[in-house]
Amino acid sequence: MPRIVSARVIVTSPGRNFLTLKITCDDGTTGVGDATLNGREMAVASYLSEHVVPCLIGRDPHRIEDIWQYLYKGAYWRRGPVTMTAIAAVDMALWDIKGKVAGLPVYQLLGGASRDGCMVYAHANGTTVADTIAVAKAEIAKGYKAVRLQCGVPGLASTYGVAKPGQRYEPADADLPAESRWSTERYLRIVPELFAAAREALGWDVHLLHDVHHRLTPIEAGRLGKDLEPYRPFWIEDPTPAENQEAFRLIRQHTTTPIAVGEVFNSIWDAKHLIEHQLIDYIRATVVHAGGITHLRRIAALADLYQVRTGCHGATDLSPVAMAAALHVGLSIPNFGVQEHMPHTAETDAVFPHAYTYTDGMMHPGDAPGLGVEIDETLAADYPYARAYLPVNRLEDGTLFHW
Ligand SMILES: O=C(O)[C@@H](O)[C@H](O)[C@H](O)CO
Ligand SMILES: [Mg+2]
Repeated sequence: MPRIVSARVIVTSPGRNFLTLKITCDDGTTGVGDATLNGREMAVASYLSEHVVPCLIGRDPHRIEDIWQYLYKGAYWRRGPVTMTAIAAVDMALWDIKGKVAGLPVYQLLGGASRDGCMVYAHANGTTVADTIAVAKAEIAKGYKAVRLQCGVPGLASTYGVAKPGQRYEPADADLPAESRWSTERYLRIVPELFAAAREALGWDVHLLHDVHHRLTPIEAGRLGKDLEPYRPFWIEDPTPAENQEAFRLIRQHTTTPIAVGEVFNSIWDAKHLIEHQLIDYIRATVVHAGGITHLRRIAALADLYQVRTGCHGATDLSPVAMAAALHVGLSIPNFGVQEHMPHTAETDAVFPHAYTYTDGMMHPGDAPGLGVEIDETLAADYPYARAYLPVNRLEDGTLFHW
């Protein structure tokens, strides 16, 4: 029986901060798990090293479910992003170890491939409608079958999802939170214009997505969904904050535009009401923030009962370790929908060599045993941690709002 002999938290910042848990067994087998919680990284680092690692030493790494339950129920204080990200990192590393011991890629342990690959969506953003469409065209030329459209809002200095000219979009870029301003009225005018122009320029053979980023009230979201219906969006994401899950019923009463929610969810309990009442179409809960492969599969299984499909978060604040884990889950479950794909920088890809591949709008986790991703610790050490925050958002009168 193999035993866990060590577990270490590795912090590296090849362009942005990533936290990786590396578990080693007495036979030398290692496994990696992503523990990145954008803007709150060191809280997870401390939770893992101070409170989780001591409980792992000496355990049998094959008992994935038992260790999951031990860390979840055993803490007494359940759920929350810090706890569930720490559990996710352990869970991913244990699946990686199990795959390596079995000599199989993790998706084979999860039941095998249910499809040829995972459809992924690209990001297209620009200051103007025309700029955004030009980027979307370039992404479609790379083979993407689905593209998320975000454009600048006239009258606002900066907009969620839109890069500064000439830069990559990376919202966590300040050593204190940057502040942006928001106007719902201006926003609700530009998005239907963006989608009308996009259908005109891009045609109907591409899926078009949009992220509202929690910024509308339910009735405003109903209006946006209705205004976009003629352009058949694949989804609108996070149309309203999801603490009050019943709020989505009002949106549903007004629009048939599909809804995706859940990148900030940590557990099945955050998604249960939305799924059981069929208030959403896609669940965005993510392997790294929702308890790992073990728990994400549970959420997907619940969702499948209600014809809700997955559309997992996959921004660059998830490391290549989480991307690999997401692809193993996505390839194997029956109700996969789409996977977000924001390619990492070359520096990040070099620190995390990986087996997953992108071809023609689809990704595949590869057939290396385990997750198929490693961390180059020597290279990782060249990129020290630097505190970085996500922005905060205020209304034009200064009221603190949802970012
Ligand atoms: O759907 C997305 O990719 C975004 O909502 C990002 O996850 C968010 O900006 C935090 O990185
Ligand atoms: Mg989002």
